[in-house]
Amino acid sequence: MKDKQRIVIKVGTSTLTYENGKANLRKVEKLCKVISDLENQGHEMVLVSSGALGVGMGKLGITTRPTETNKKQAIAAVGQCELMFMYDKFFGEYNNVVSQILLTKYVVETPHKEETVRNTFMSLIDMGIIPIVNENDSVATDELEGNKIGDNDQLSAIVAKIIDADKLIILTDIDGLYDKNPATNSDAKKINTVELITDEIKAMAGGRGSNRGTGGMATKILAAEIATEVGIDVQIISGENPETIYDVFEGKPVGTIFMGKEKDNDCN
Ligand SMILES: Nc1ncnc2c1ncn2[C@@H]1O[C@H](COP(=O)(O)OP(=O)(O)O)[C@@H](O)[C@H]1O
Ligand SMILES: N[C@@H](CCC(=O)OP(=O)(O)O)C(=O)O
Repeated sequence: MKDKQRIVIKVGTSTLTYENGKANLRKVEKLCKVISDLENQGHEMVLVSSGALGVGMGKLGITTRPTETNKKQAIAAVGQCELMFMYDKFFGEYNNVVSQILLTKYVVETPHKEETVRNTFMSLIDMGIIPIVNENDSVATDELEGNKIGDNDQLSAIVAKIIDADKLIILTDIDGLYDKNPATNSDAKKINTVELITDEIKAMAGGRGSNRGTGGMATKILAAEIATEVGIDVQIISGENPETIYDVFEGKPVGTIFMGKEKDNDCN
């Protein structure tokens, strides 16, 4: 394992909020402390954070997730400010500077767009600033409309690919991929390692586990497919205790590890 690693961490709404939709400040603070500590160790950390809609609902006292996309967009616009306010405050307490990058999947539409975004990321990383990414919900509606494309799981894999990350860690409300959805199957068994994402693996994934999450395991497997294809390992772990991220750095077999394919060194 390299001494200095470039790591993308994706955290879902289910980890960042309580069931009543309010921000879980204890968890957010712990997450910021762990990421700051790893940045201080010399690693290059990037955070992809969901939660704009969830935190916005909490802030506005809205308890039922609206069905209209434009309403969800408006609430997410409120929540995104709140989310960045929290991150700025908590990372600031550990002397780390953060930045906000709002993207859509269309960032990889042309090599020019991709390069522009890569340059922004690399300048921030070189300056020791932690980029915090979310889908730009005001312009991209795929995620809020609940489609399986355009969600933050896949966006995190796209980011990992663009910046040539060493690893993508996905934090969620369950400790990895099970052979069936544990929310509805009490006999579901955890899969520790996935060497190849087959149709059988894809069939294991069900939808979201709470009314706060979006894509469930299905979008996490699609994300793993994007990243492993270009040689990036993906590890899905529980966000319950953000210190589990240290276990990943120590090479411990926590969660489910999706092995990145061998990088193709053929320049032809
Ligand atoms: N095969 C599976 N293994 C594990 N979790 C699964 C599986 N199928 C569906 N899920 C559900 O996926 C949920 C996590 O996804 P999601 O609710 O979208 O969370 P997040 O907000 O972290 O993205 C879990 O709570 C679980 O109920
Ligand atoms: N981009 C939106 C939706 C993200 C979302 O709910 O996704 P996730 O919690 O990762 O399943 C937001 O920040 O609320």
